[in-house]
Amino acid sequence: MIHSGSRNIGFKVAKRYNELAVSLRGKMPFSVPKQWQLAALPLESDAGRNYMLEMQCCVDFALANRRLMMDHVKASISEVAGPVEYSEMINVSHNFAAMETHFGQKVMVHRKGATRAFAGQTGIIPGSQGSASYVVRGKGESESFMSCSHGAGRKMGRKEARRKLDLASEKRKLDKLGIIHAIRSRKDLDEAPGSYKDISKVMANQKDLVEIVVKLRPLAVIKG
Ligand SMILES: Nc1nc2c(ncn2[C@@H]2O[C@H](COP(=O)(O)O)[C@@H](O)[C@H]2O)c(=O)[nH]1
Ligand SMILES: [Mn+2]
Repeated sequence: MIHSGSRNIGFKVAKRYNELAVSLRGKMPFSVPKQWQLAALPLESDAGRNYMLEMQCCVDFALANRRLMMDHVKASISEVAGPVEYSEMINVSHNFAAMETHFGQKVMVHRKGATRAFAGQTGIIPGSQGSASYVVRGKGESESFMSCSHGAGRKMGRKEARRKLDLASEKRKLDKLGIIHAIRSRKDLDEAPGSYKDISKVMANQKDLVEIVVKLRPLAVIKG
């Protein structure tokens, strides 16, 4: 499983257009109460069109990176194990917006920390370095706009994790499970198992959204 996004450029694009939308509040053909924090741009404006194009570039860039990393991993596996046959790559993105039809209407769906779970769609829900990850099949639940969680989700922020988690016990947890891990110093604690929610509870809470196809157990983790 390879987990990598657009390496911050997607965030920068979203931030830039969100700031633009906030600055244009009140000058738009629609109004959203300020406290909802949902500034928007008309899709038929230059800014709206450019946002969608730039966001798609970031999504494509992230996928190209994952494909490249996957090719390197496959080449390394083949070097050791000889020829290996692989099934189709499962690609999952999150933090993106897309035009979709829900409840009979065309709407723009923004998935942040969430991903698509259309009926029959294969997806991946990662846990953490020390817990299971899941290959899933979407159930297309309309109430969730056909979405599921993108992962276990954070129990605490990165800085908080570096401050609060105990380095020795986080390492011990992984060592005990026999997982080759990537936690060396306090700065790595931001992605230690203790900073994420319990994936088994998260999966139990979204039984109506996805069905589990395969439960994956971590053996080794490499952090870039
Ligand atoms: N299997 C692993 N899952 C991981 C790891 N680090 C994080 N995660 C999970 O992914 C989601 C999303 O992460 P994000 O960085 O895109 O927000 C997160 O909620 C965790 O559940 C890992 O090393 N291995
Ligand atoms: Mn991610």
